Amino acid sequence: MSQPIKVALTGAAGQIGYAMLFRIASGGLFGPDQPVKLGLLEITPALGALNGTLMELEDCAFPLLQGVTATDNAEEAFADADWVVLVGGLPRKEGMSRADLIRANGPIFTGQGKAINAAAPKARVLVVANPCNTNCLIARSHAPNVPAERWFAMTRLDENRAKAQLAQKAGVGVGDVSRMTIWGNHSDTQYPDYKNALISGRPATDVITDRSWLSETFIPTVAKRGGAVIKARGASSAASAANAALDCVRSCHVPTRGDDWHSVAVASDGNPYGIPGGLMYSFPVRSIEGEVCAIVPDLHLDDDARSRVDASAGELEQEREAVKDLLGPAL
Ligand SMILES: NC(=O)c1ccc[n+]([C@@H]2O[C@H](COP(=O)([O-])OP(=O)(O)OC[C@H]3O[C@@H](n4cnc5c(N)ncnc54)[C@H](O)[C@@H]3O)[C@@H](O)[C@H]2O)c1
Ligand SMILES: O=C(O)C[C@H](O)C(=O)O
Repeated sequence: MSQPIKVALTGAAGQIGYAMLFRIASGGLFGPDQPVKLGLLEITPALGALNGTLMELEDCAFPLLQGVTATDNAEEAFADADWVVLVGGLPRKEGMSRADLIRANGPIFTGQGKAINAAAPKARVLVVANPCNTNCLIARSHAPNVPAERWFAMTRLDENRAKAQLAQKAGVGVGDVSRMTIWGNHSDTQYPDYKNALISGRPATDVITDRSWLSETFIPTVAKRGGAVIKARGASSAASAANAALDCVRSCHVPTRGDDWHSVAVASDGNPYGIPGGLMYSFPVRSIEGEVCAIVPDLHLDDDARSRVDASAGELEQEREAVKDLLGPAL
């Protein structure tokens, strides 16, 4: 058997944490032959609840689970992790935007960035807690030992939502939708790019010819889906978010097959789409050998797409400005 992969997870006693842990431990992330270890971080008052989750993990007798650390000490939880998934933080309530969480959740990521820097400089990091792009920026800015290409913020839930909407409209299975890009921020300004997507190998716009549905129903449905789930459920998405986090880590970890791509926010260096350097911006990426996620170049963006792509970058610049007092020296 191969060496275990260690996944550290914050907010482990929360609703997303609960929906993720058992899937990681059962082989649902890295496959049925790959042992795993878990490092679980919670705030001190939630350690009791986390202990209950640990009891349940134990009671599952997962053969692949080769060790669990549960703690309120970030460096202990992150020590030598291969992946750190930062989920811990407040979710928004109905009527709030994700950016409204910035001053409540942002400060969490200064300390966690420093802890990753000290305890897990070789880790790759996925930020889920909202506003995830800017929280990721904050954490990254405090971790000079962790190269920019090892940081990710999650827009995979948006990608999955977009695929589901297109598949439903086209009357095909979700597996028939490929090349689905989410550009920008995990917020209402994101741009789910149906113009570069394929359905059964054909341009999505050849299969779905109802242009007004694409621009006036599809885009806002995907972008505002998180709010719609909160309204319906009374709590923010959890199982679908956990599922997307697993999809995202797997897609970054395993080289991309064929000519497909996936979406995740990565650190922009200004290339190849002119997005301001430093922002954590969601792009189409392909994972290649050597743990690199490369941005897919040369996608056509018409004027409408370009203005949406730029608007989301503008919003991320504003978020960066709003947390400038929380940013560390590593940017
Ligand atoms: N990016 C996305 O697509 C996406 C999707 C869904 C939810 N989210 C976000 O994920 C976050 C978690 O959502 P949830 O539904 O699991 O919330 P939750 O309230 O159920 O759980 C959050 C957990 O985080 C813990 N926590 C708080 N501060 C912490 C810290 N400093 N260190 C470690 N743990 C800490 C809390 O004790 C709690 O157990 C929210 O910010 C939510 O908005 C993002
Ligand atoms: O919308 C939220 O606040 C939760 C999450 O980001 C989502 O997209 O479901």
